[in-house]
Amino acid sequence: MPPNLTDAIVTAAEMRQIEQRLFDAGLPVAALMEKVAGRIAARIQTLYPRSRYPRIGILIGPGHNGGDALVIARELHHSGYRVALWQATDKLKDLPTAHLRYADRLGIPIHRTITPLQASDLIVDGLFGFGLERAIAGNLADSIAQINAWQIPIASIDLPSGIHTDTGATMGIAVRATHTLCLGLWKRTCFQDRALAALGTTELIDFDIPPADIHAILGNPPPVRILTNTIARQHLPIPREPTTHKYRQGYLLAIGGSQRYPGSIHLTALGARASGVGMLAIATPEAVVPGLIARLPEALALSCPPTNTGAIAALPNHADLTRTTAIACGPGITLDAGPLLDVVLDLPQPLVLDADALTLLAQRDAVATLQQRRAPTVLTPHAGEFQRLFPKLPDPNGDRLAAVRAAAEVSNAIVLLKGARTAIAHPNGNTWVVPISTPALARGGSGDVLAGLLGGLVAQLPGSNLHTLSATAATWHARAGVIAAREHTELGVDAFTLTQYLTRAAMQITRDP
Ligand SMILES: NC(=O)C1=CN([C@@H]2O[C@H](COP(=O)(O)OP(=O)(O)OC[C@H]3O[C@@H](n4cnc5c(N)ncnc54)[C@H](O)[C@@H]3O)[C@@H](O)[C@H]2O)[C@@H](O)CC1
Ligand SMILES: [K+]
Repeated sequence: MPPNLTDAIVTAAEMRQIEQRLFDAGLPVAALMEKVAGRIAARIQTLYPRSRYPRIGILIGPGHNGGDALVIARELHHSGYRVALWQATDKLKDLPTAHLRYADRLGIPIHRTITPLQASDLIVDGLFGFGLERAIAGNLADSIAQINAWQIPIASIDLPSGIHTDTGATMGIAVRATHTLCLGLWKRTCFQDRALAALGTTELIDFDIPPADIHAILGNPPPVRILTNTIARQHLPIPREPTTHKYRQGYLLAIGGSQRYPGSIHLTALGARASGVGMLAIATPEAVVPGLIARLPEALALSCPPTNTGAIAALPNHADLTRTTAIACGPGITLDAGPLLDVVLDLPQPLVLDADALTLLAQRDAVATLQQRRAPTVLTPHAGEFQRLFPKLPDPNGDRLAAVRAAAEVSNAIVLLKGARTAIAHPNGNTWVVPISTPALARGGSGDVLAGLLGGLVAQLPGSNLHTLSATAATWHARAGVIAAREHTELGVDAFTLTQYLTRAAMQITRDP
């Protein structure tokens, strides 16, 4: 499949429509099931070789997820695995009914209680796929609880049974998979934070959907997509023009810090430094300047008059911002910097707002304020900041993709909702999802680094697609976290350490497929 289609993320309804086009065009449903399940069976044999996983327990649901499972059961049986089935319900659709009859004929044991499957080396979960339509209850729910308690590896077909295909919600109870083999196109749930624990490792099993059918339903390019390395690479400001000079490589003004939080702006500045930005000016209270310059001798300090609490009272009178190509504002400014935010919102440059700037923005009518801005704005909230900014929108801890898209739409800003799967929405609905992260980044200061990195990137490429640049910065930051965690464990990635891995992460983005 062309790369931009393995990046597409679909809802259950979209997947149904895409598949319906294939059936309408003449592909028999049974043929597709055979093909898809054959690919899953092959993958299971690679992931779980018979020598180490001789006994496979397979959970059979009433629909085509169960049908897939039965084809897999047959193929694994023929390959020499010892297969046992649990038929979860009486009423099966036609295809699974036929496959079940044939499994019986082959002598594959079909159980109506779950207990015999406890003697399995692997469970294959074919209870429900994208057809789950209500909460799982009763005996079925009890059985899933039991299976989850067994501590046997579980491979889920399409998605873990019990997880909502779009929102990531647990519908009563859900199978806790070790490995999810998502079929055809990525389902939204694979990028919803609340589903991650149930999904385990995720992997896409391609089944050759013609691109035209995907485009017909999703449009081209699809509106919700994974940000891949290939796209990120195109949005790094390298290679540079051989004859460039510092003012052609962007001029970032980073505004942050206070007497109470002097360190945050250091981290933002180090993030900006790693972006390669040509010129970096830092506006911070005068008391913070000496320490900052000791760490970043290349930075231009705009020493700001302080409020009586040590926050930035105003930008210095002499500050000449005409060469500035982007602004990042927020880390450590405290809630005493309200008047500063008013000034910043009026500036004509692209603006990244983070941390306290977001909380300050939430204290006024955030949506109305953002809509008045003439230059583009990127907001980088975590879930708490998001809720403060957009109290009337969907919960950012729930269906995050819906929440972030709604926020971008109402505010006319690019909204980057941080999380295990950071999502970045454009007001037009287009949304990037960053498919990687590490819990190592759940740590004070790592957001300050992102604000600087993103600001520095935007400053260098002011004419380029701000939405994709924002997602590129988020990917870059996440990759640095992943590399750092590999070397220092998840405990060793303090925000300063993180900044020391940004350059390696950039190298990885330029090099990896
Ligand atoms: N559409 C297709 O032709 C293809 C689908 N495939 C598989 O088919 C799956 C979708 O198949 P289906 O649409 O049959 O849906 P499912 O297999 O997800 O299950 C739907 C069935 O479950 C019942 N059900 C829903 N919620 C329930 C609940 N809470 N408790 C008890 N029963 C409940 C429904 O009444 C229906 O009978 C995909 O996830 C994938 O695994 C693949 O074979 C590829 C081709
Ligand atoms: K499943």
